[in-house]
Amino acid sequence: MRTAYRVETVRAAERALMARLPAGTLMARAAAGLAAACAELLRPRLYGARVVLLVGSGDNGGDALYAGARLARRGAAVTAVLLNEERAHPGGLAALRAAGGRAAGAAGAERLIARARLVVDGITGIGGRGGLRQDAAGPAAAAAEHGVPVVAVDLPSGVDADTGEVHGAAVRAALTVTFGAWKPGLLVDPARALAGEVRLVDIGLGPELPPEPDLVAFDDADAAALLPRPEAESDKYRRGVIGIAAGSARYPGAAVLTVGGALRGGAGAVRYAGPAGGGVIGRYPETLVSEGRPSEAGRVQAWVVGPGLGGGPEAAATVADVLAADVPVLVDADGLHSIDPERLRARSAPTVLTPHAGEAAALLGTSRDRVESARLASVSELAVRYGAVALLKGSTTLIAEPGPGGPEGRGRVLANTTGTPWLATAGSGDVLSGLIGALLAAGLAPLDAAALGAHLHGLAGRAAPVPPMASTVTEALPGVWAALSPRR
Ligand SMILES: NC(=O)C1=CN([C@@H]2O[C@H](COP(=O)(O)OP(=O)(O)OC[C@H]3O[C@@H](n4cnc5c(N)ncnc54)[C@H](O)[C@@H]3O)[C@@H](O)[C@H]2O)[C@@H](O)CC1
Ligand SMILES: [K+]
Repeated sequence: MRTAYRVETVRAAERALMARLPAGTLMARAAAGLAAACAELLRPRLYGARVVLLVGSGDNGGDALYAGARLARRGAAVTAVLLNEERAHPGGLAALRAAGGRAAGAAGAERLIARARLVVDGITGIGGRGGLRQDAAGPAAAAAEHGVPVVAVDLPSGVDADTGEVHGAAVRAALTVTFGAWKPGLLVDPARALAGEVRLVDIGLGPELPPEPDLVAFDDADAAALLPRPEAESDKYRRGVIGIAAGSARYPGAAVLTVGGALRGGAGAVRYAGPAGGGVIGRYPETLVSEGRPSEAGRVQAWVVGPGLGGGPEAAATVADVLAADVPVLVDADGLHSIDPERLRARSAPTVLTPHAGEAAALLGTSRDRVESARLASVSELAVRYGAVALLKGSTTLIAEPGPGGPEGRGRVLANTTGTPWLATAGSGDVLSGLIGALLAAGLAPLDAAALGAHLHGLAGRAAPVPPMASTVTEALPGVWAALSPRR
């Protein structure tokens, strides 16, 4: 599990740790980890390799300078571009010079960068505010222009560490070496996309960090631990019976895809209620289909409502009928057009909403751009306003629960990083809904079901033959499941 902490928490932990250690210890640890990562990138010829350090006026620049000194001692040709010559970290600068490195002003930065094999971004770390200032934006752009790989120190400069928002120019890194703990911004787009690969360097901060992180991302082991496993005495109800109200005369395929996601999500049985039963049976004869209202379909332990439902009063009536059931309900796609926050908050069983950015914007009464640029705030706001677990789809999917426990009285938030842009294909969201629905029916807590579903769906999107389509993503699920949890 990757656990991320906001800047104020990281700073408090650093203060507590620093108080027990000789001065400079943490920066030395950070610089050692950073230099090792740079040396690895420069393999097999570190000796003579031209490295440019972009050095801002804080400790982030200090990390870059001390790491540069280590690389210079091993024979690299290191030049520090000092963006603010008076305020560059004095100890770091002296160490670089003593190791044979050079320092230059910002004027010649582009020429140096054009000839470099590696640029180290030590402009700002957790002390950065807003996008890069103009003096820093130029050298950052030069690295991109000349195709020189950038290693970001702690964070790509210009991104917001706490939110992943990017307000202005920012560095695009191939690798980010972050210290002590992940920062939320490294898991949330648009910042995540600028961070490249992220490596965490242990500087001993762990024992000082609080038990509740601000943002969490599952690894495969976390997903594997949550996978439902049938017991010897399991029957279909113990494994979970899921009801699906999806599809319409106009969009029959959504019903088939949602049912497929549910079956491949391990449901004990799937009940389908709606007008597309014929197509569903044709593809998945194991489904129990009926044409009446969902409430007449028989006993289920969770519902999925919405994919391909179409609009209008009939769709709204179907959503209302499902929401009246006293079991967990996942609302997706067309189902999201007719939900009311008051009604959802009044439900006694949990609700899960799975919008993409456009649908989330409509639910929040804002613009799609605003949702995409402030994903963390948007997903938390959805969860709180609707009293539901909210899953905001995207290149990094975010999942938030309502209620106390997190920052500002909000609930826990999870980021899913297994996704791929290939999953942006028609019907892919229907498969995700069915999959999460099956996990809800199996009895997983809504936040876990949504996070596990997103994790599996992302892995399946990667495992499906390229180019994937919704049905091949569905068929990749068993392989993904088996890889996480070999059958007993
Ligand atoms: N506190 C600690 O114990 C440790 C801190 N470390 C490093 O120290 C960093 C934090 O250092 P600081 O608190 O000095 O802050 P930073 O170095 O992150 O940034 C602050 C400086 O950047 C300037 N700045 C702010 N926004 C800017 C912008 N948009 N464009 C250009 N310049 C801008 C400010 O004027 C200030 O001088 C961490 O990210 C990490 O790299 C590491 O050495 C590990 C230990
Ligand atoms: K940086």
